Parts: sequence; structure tokens; C-alpha cells
Amino acid sequence: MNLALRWQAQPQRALRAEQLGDLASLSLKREVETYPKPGLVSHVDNGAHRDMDAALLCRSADTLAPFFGELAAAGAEGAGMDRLRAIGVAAERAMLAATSGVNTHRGAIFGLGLLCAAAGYRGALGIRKPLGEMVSQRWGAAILDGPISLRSHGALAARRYGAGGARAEAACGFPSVYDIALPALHAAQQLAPRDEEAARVQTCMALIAAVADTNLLHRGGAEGLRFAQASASAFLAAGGVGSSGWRKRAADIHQAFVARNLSPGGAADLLAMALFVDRIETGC
Ligand SMILES: CC(C)(COP(=O)(O)OP(=O)(O)OC[C@H]1O[C@@H](n2cnc3c(N)ncnc32)[C@H](O[C@H]2O[C@H](COP(=O)(O)OP(=O)(O)OP(=O)(O)O)[C@@H](O)[C@H]2O)[C@@H]1O)[C@@H](O)C(=O)NCCC(=O)NCCS
Ligand SMILES: Nc1ncnc2[nH]cnc12
Repeated sequence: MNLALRWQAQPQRALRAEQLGDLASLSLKREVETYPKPGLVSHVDNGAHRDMDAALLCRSADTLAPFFGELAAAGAEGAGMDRLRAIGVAAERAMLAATSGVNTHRGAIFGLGLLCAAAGYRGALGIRKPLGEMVSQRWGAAILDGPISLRSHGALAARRYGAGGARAEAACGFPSVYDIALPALHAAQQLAPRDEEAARVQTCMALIAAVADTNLLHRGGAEGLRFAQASASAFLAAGGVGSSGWRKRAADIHQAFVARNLSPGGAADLLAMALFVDRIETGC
């Protein structure tokens, strides 16, 4: 079945763990099927990546679906962070096996995984709280207290630039998803009705403009992050996807990122998380 049809065919509420896993995986594929996203891989090109393409990202998304389902089931059973972490680590291992060692979705496993656990938990309790708030309240302290890999790109960026990265984002209830991405997605749906891809591009640009993405810091340092944020902000200030010629302007920004080897992998993950949350919380 084609991706758009499968997306619409999802039932709106009370999803089972397996369905939540499929929805999370589908959110990752919708992120991939979005062009132009500055520096990132899409169905059109590989952006600033030599080791990844759209097929690899989609294979990774397929591999992760059962793990996301397992996280939703664990959340429904009230699991603590140790159990979620064990499933997350197994998912990372499966991702690396499926991609011959390429880190396609480590950040997404973490963020979307926690949102799946929250969706399972929320369903079991029969309440309607935002998923981000549930992650923060139920697992926030344990996320911040968890083991840190001193050699990861994120840990280096945290030490050098003070960026909180994926952990701080989750522990605080995903402010980039709720305060940046979802308002941008909903506003863009008004600006460009009937063009879902345009709404996803606008959301991606809003995230790049606002987030301290540790991938940008790792690849381009503080100057790379500044350049990326300024480029995305200028795109939005010029009217974003509501202005004529936006596709060419977005494609030019994409090429400028590629020329500087910049890739906002964190913004890509947060876009997928926003699509997932939007589907669950507003049924769109
Ligand atoms: C907590 C972990 C995720 C550890 O992460 P780390 O210490 O590495 O910390 P971060 O950098 O903070 O986060 C890791 C990934 O998260 C994405 N990200 C970046 N910035 C943000 C942000 N501000 N908010 C949220 N998320 C963010 C990003 O992931 C994406 O990019 C990766 C691909 O990029 P690429 O440029 O190819 O990078 P590399 O391959 O690294 O380098 P080169 O190619 O340049 O050589 C890809 O992963 C995307 O998803 C960050 O990379 C976590 O590992 C951990 O603790 N895991 C244990 C499991 C667990 O606890 N799970 C909980 C339940 S599920
Ligand atoms: N589309 C994408 N391009 C590069 N890195 C990513 N990480 C997650 N999605 C990505």
C-alpha cells in the first residue's frame, strides 16, 4: 500500500502497541519522503551523507517497527527506564546490523521510543495528557541520571558547547516538538493547504532555526550551527512555504548545507516525532 494511504488508514485512537510501532516507523519514512530538507537525505538525494540514502533509512525504519511496538507495550505495563533502555539498546544493535554499521536513527530510537512508551502508558491509563509531558513526568529524572557515553558526538558537543541534545529534549517533555514543530506544522497546513510535503519542509526549517542540533555542532562547530540557524530563519522570515519560489529557495539552502557538510540529524528526528505526536494527539 502506498505510504500516504497507509498513513490515512491508521485508526485515530486507542492504538495497540503493534500499531504504535508501525506508526512510529511510518513517521520516520514520512520524514525521509520530504524534500528539500537542508543537508539531509530524502527520496531525491543523499544530502551531505556519503554513507546513507533513502532506501537505507527506510530499511532502518522497517527494522525498528517491532522495537517501537515493544516499547509501547512496555510503557503500557508501567516499565521503568532500565527496561526501556534495554529495549532501546537492542533496537540500536538491530539498526546497526540492518545498515552495516551506519548510524541512521540512534536519536530517533531514543526520542520516538520514549514517545511510544508514553503512548502505551497513556492508553493503559486511559488518559489524554500530552505524550511529552508523560515522558518528562514518568521517566525524566531517570533519563538525566542515565549512563552517558563519554566518546559520543553528543557528549563531546555537550562538553564543548553546553548543548543538552537528545537527553535534555526528552527529559523536558520535548519542547522542540510541542513549542516549535507542531505550531509550525499546523500554521503551514493553513499556508499551503493540500501540500503535506510543504508543511513538513516548513516544520523542518522551524526546527533547524531553533534547535541546538548536536549533529550540526559535531560537523560544523558553533559556526556551522549559526550558519544553519540563520539560513533556516531567513527562509521562514521570507514567508517560508507560503511565498512564491519557496522550493527553489529551500533547495538552494539544501545545497549550501551540502557544500559545508552540514546535516541536522536531530531536526530530522524531531520532525518525525512531531508527525507521530500530531497523529496520536490530534488524529491528523
Ligand atoms: C541518549 C542517546 C541518544 C545518546 O546520545 P548521544 O550521547 O550521542 O547524544 P545526542 O547527540 O544528544 O543525541 C544523539 C542523536 O540524537 C539526535 N539529536 C541531535 N541533536 C538533538 C537535539 N537537540 N534534540 C534531539 N535529538 C537530537 C541525533 O540523531 C540523528 O542524527 C544521527 C545521524 O547523524 P550523522 O550526521 O550521520 O551523525 P553520525 O553518524 O553520528 O556522524 P558522521 O556521519 O558525521 O560521522 C542519527 O542517529 C539520527 O537519529 C543525534 O545523533 C542514546 O544513544 C542512548 O542513551 N541510548 C540508549 C538507549 C536508551 O536509553 N533508550 C531509551 C528508550 S528508547
Ligand atoms: N533524513 C535524514 N538524513 C540524515 N540523517 C538522518 N537522521 C534521521 N533522518 C535523517
